[in-house]
Amino acid sequence: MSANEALLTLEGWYTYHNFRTINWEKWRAASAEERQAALDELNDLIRTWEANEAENQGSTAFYSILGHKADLVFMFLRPTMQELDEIKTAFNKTRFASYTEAPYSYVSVVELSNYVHNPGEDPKANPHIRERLYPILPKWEHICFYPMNKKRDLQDNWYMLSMQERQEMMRSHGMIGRSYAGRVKQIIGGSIGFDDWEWGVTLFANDPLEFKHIVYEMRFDEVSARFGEFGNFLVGNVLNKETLAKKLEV
Ligand code: VOV
Repeated sequence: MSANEALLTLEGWYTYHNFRTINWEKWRAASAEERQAALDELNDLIRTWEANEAENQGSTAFYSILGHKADLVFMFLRPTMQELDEIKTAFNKTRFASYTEAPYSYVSVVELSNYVHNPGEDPKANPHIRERLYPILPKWEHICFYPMNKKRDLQDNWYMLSMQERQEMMRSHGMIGRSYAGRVKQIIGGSIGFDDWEWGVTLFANDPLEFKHIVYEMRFDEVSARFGEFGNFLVGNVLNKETLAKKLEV
């Protein structure tokens, strides 16, 4: 092992995953007019998110979450933390928010770890890199989110490895990832200093089995097998204004 060399990271848009559970008892008890007013207000907010995305000033997607951990996730990418804070506050002020609880959230910034950069090139001038730092969320059928760390045990401490060792492992990771091109889209949010884990991993796929396959395959790869530590996994199905309204019918 050699002295550690901190890696140059590239950062793009800030990221906020707002997970919500719906208080169905309260929602059902509300009058039809109140529910409609709550939905209209939520749709107004969704239209502002759509306008933001159309102007390429950020991106938003929302999904219905399976299991008991949440019912919905609203995922936002924005240029600044101020905008994420405004979005959070605007959402919390809506009538709809008062029928929900927030069991979980995650804050990070889209990150490229630049293990595979071209020396001499300004990475932010490269359109392929810009596309990955400022991505438009694909709205594929399914989302999978989980936070993760790289281990810091005495025997297996990622941060004590040499740059070359880390580079080799990340190359192998990237090769596996690339074999899922067009089937899995990943957004890696760096969250050191922002949230409780080091990264938030968001995956999109049209077939949910792709999540099971890629995560399983990566478990055999050294960087995940030796160093990966994982938090809760959340999985969901895409929503739009119409399917969200349908989900909220009582
Ligand atoms: C479509 C799948 C896919 C692809 C193509 C892909 C490629 C790449 C490349 C080329 C690179 C390195 C350079 C960069 O671009 O940052 C990374 C980086 C990273 N990845 Fe990845 N990854 C994928 C997918 C993918 C998955 C499924 C996971 C979760 C791991 C698992 O076991 O569950 C993951 C994690 C990460 C992380 C935490 C980092 C940052 C590590 C660090 O130490 O800095 N990733 N990843």
